[in-house]
Amino acid sequence: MNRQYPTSRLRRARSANFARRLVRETTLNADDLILPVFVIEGENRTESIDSMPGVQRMSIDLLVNKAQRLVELGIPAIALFPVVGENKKSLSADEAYNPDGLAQRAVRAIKAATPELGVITDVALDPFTSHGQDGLLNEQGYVMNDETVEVLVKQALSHAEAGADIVAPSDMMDGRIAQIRAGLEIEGYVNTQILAYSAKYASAFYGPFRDAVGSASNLAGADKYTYQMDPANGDESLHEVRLDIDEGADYVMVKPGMPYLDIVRRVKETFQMPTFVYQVSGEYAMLKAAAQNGWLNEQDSVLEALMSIKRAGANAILTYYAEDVANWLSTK
Ligand SMILES: NCc1[nH]cc(CCC(=O)O)c1CC(=O)O
Ligand SMILES: [Mg+2]
Repeated sequence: MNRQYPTSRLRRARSANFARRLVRETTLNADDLILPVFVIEGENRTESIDSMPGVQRMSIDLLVNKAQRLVELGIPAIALFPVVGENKKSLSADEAYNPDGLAQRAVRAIKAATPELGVITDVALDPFTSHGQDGLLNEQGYVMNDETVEVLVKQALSHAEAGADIVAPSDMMDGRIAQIRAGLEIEGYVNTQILAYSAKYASAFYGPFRDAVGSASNLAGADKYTYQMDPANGDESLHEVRLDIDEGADYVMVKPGMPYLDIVRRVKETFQMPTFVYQVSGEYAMLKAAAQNGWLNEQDSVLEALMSIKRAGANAILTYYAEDVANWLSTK
């Protein structure tokens, strides 16, 4: 027998916990996490979401308490998604830029109570349109680009005025980053950051989110294929990201997460930009359902999924598991 067989033993570095820790290439910690939250009107109110067990819509006062806990856990930022009643929805989505709207009030309350927590707002019209699309429709039912962008700019400015640290356009209209950036500069919000949902795919994994914000019933089976990306496309994501960087985005995003890790890797390698990834509602629902059935170990599989997103190139991850993960990591 050849005494040098095998030439290399990669198992040596796996043979003890200390060695595994020394060679570990990727780490996950609370600094990587952003918690998306659903906000509702009222006081001391929560509502559960059938397709997202463990996630609750909550009123602003409860959200402020939650923000305090996130700061204690070391989570850097929160992403707000307002859920308003049908009476606030219209064809023109005017409620989107109401200076005293739900999102704007939530931003003010959180920044007043926990100024150190980064607040990210969603810039898109779907919570406020009666049809659930992210933009304004023409007579043929097509989402109009430039008319929508005008409203998005007003919405983003109302968020900045309320004190949002980061505005995050999730609408996929063309040219909106440039217009929002110009609006912010003109109004003097030179340090308001833009997180561009640059490569946002027309994904079936957004289903539970649409239940959470109530846009599923308004959409009534309609799709978003004329503005969100075709899941079949990869090169196109680089084109989308390049435009958003050129237009003034501070951070770019790939969404969803786990089915799109090839895109995350390509975007990171091509642009070396801060790249955020959204582990979306459907990814949460899959993991949660399997865990609730006893089919997956929840903590291990969630940590593995998030670690994989980071390994692919993510700098930060929006995840409904953020608070759980920070708790798990702090007791590990
Ligand atoms: N502007 C809409 C928006 N913003 C975030 C999500 C999905 C997030 C998730 O599934 O967790 C969606 C859904 C959609 O495009 O229909
Ligand atoms: Mg684009």
